[in-house]
Amino acid sequence: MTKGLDGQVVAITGAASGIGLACAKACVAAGATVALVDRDETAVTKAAEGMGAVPIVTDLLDKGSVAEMLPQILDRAGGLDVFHANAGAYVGGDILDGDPDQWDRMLNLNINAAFRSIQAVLPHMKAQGRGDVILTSSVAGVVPVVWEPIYTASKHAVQAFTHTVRRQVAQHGIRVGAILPGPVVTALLDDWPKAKMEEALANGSLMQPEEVADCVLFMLTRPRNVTIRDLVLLPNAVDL
Ligand SMILES: NC(=O)c1ccc[n+]([C@@H]2O[C@H](COP(=O)([O-])OP(=O)(O)OC[C@H]3O[C@@H](n4cnc5c(N)ncnc54)[C@H](O)[C@@H]3O)[C@@H](O)[C@H]2O)c1
Ligand SMILES: OC[C@@H](O)[C@@H](O)[C@@H](O)CO
Repeated sequence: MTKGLDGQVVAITGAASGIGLACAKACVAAGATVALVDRDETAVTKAAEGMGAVPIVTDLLDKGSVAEMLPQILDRAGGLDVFHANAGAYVGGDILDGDPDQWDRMLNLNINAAFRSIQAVLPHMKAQGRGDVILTSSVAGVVPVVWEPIYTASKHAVQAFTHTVRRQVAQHGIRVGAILPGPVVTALLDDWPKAKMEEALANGSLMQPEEVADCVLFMLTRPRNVTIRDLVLLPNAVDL
């Protein structure tokens, strides 16, 4: 029986944990060869071993490391059809209490590193006349979430990039789309404001990473003439 991603090579950043890890498992189950890209060498090696995937140790905040990412994927996974720019960090809270240096680190990862890593893989996709780029955005990319202004700004930037770059590269057979989840149970929410977490746990407004992975699989398995540009998924109970 053929599976949805048979014969395809998928690389996912931030794949040692949370949403990236769930997407990696889903892609392996769908028949893909998967490269797990992460800076956490121990975690990415263990995760890759567990699912028969290829670990690629990359620090997305290090230009030299990003430059080595594509050659390693091509060499060790045998190609690249899908690049999922998923790695990201979270800083919430009141602007008056914020630490601008912490914002800089998050903005560099959520925005600059995502853009840089995607630019690094596009020439390969252009040359083969086909490819898929998925960005993990957030509902905060389309809703101004008042308890997380800087994170919201970072994901609005991701949305702007998705919509513009999609139109630049569609002519090369490359699809670009964003997945925009609401709250998902991962390590990232350790940094959520405490009151928000207590409220979410009380009213059940959290999703599982596997529910996000299902949606990414849906995006990747549409006919080639169809792009899911934005897919927003929310727990029913979240008030956003
Ligand atoms: N958890 C949520 O509620 C939620 C909701 C919407 C969107 N998102 C987005 O989903 C994405 C993944 O988040 P998650 O919730 O799975 O978080 P997570 O903390 O579980 O996973 C993040 C992964 O990124 C890796 N990473 C961090 N910095 C890196 C770097 N410099 N280079 C390479 N890898 C690095 C970490 O090692 C980790 O494996 C992020 O872009 C986040 O903004 C999360
Ligand atoms: O806080 C609401 C959402 O922005 C949040 O759960 C999620 O986007 C964090 O990544």
